[in-house]
Amino acid sequence: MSFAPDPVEITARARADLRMGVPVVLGNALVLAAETLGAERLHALHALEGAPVLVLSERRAQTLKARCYDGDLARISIPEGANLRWIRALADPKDDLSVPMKGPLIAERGGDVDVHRAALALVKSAHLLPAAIVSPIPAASAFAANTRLTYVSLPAAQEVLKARSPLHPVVQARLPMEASEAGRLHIFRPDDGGEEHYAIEVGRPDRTRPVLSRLHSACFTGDVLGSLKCDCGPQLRAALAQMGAEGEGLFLYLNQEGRGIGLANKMRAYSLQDQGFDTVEANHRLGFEDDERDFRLGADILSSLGFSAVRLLTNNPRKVEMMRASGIEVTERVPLIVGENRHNAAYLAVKARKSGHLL
Ligand SMILES: Nc1nc2c(ncn2[C@@H]2O[C@H](COP(=O)(O)OP(=O)(O)OP(=O)(O)O)[C@@H](O)[C@H]2O)c(=O)[nH]1
Ligand SMILES: [Zn+2]
Repeated sequence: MSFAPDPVEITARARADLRMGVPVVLGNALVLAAETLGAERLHALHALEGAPVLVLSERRAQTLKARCYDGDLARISIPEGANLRWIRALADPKDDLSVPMKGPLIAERGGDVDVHRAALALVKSAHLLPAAIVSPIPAASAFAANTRLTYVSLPAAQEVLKARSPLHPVVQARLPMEASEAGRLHIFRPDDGGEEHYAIEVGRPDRTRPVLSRLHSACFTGDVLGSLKCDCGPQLRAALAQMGAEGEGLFLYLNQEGRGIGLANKMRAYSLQDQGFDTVEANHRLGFEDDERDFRLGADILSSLGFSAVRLLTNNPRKVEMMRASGIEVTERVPLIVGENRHNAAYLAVKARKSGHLL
């Protein structure tokens, strides 16, 4: 038995470091998140011997019209003396329209890109802009020990980043709500230091029958603030009301804000929407896919609570597919069409046209 952190815990530390702007050593490279890089560490980076690159997702590279030789990512050479502004302008699309030409951008080609791919996945999993600075360093683990930086071996990071951390029930308690006085809130926590997720049980649904269920993704703006830009708040309340009226149901509140990109990135997407891009285009310009959520964790919570079949309240066929692929039977898709207004009509139309939502 050792007190030393295991690969999952070390990766969680690496994520926290990157969010603070502290570099980590990943395999044979020094890695920093472009979003949190500061001037002093950029200066130190230029003093290193290796040639640093900025790793961007294929989506971001396409927006910047940079060559994408590595399939899902592009490695852009960071010229000697490049300043923070140069790096941030490539990582963050906020000024793309006012400063459209950022080139010439020189993309590297050939060689091994495993460490670059893992670095990008790590930065993304920290809910930062998907842009990582990667600089090869000799004797990497000794360098990490000397500088007291977190060291993650490449195989360990790859393993952890593709796995899903199991969710454990932490606590449950009675929660009378407006929609139903027979409410019970269950908290689930992963092992990897990630977000907790919640299940709200209404009544005491029979585990042997399909349960009326909703997999709701967190939307601070819609659920809490009553934003009119989406339909989340009305969907949340309508789903709970239906469960209350039927006397039973299971409402899963998954902390996958902004379709899995986090609230800060969602606000960046909103700002791009103010520049005229739609919800899908905005995610792409930031370097994300339009939907980065993993609905398998909803299936995990359902199974953990003893449910194997649902009547799913959703307009999103992908959720139905993902439930089925995760071993949950979906006996019925129950439409949840509420909350359209003049601010979100175009957003809902784009989701129907581009993301396959059923209206
Ligand atoms: N990135 C991004 N996320 C958004 C935007 N508007 C809402 N969201 C997030 O989208 C998620 C809600 O997803 P929806 O697509 O509305 O609904 P759904 O959950 O896929 O499908 P339904 O079950 O039919 O509601 C929440 O996590 C919101 O925070 C946006 O413009 N950009
Ligand atoms: Zn919303």
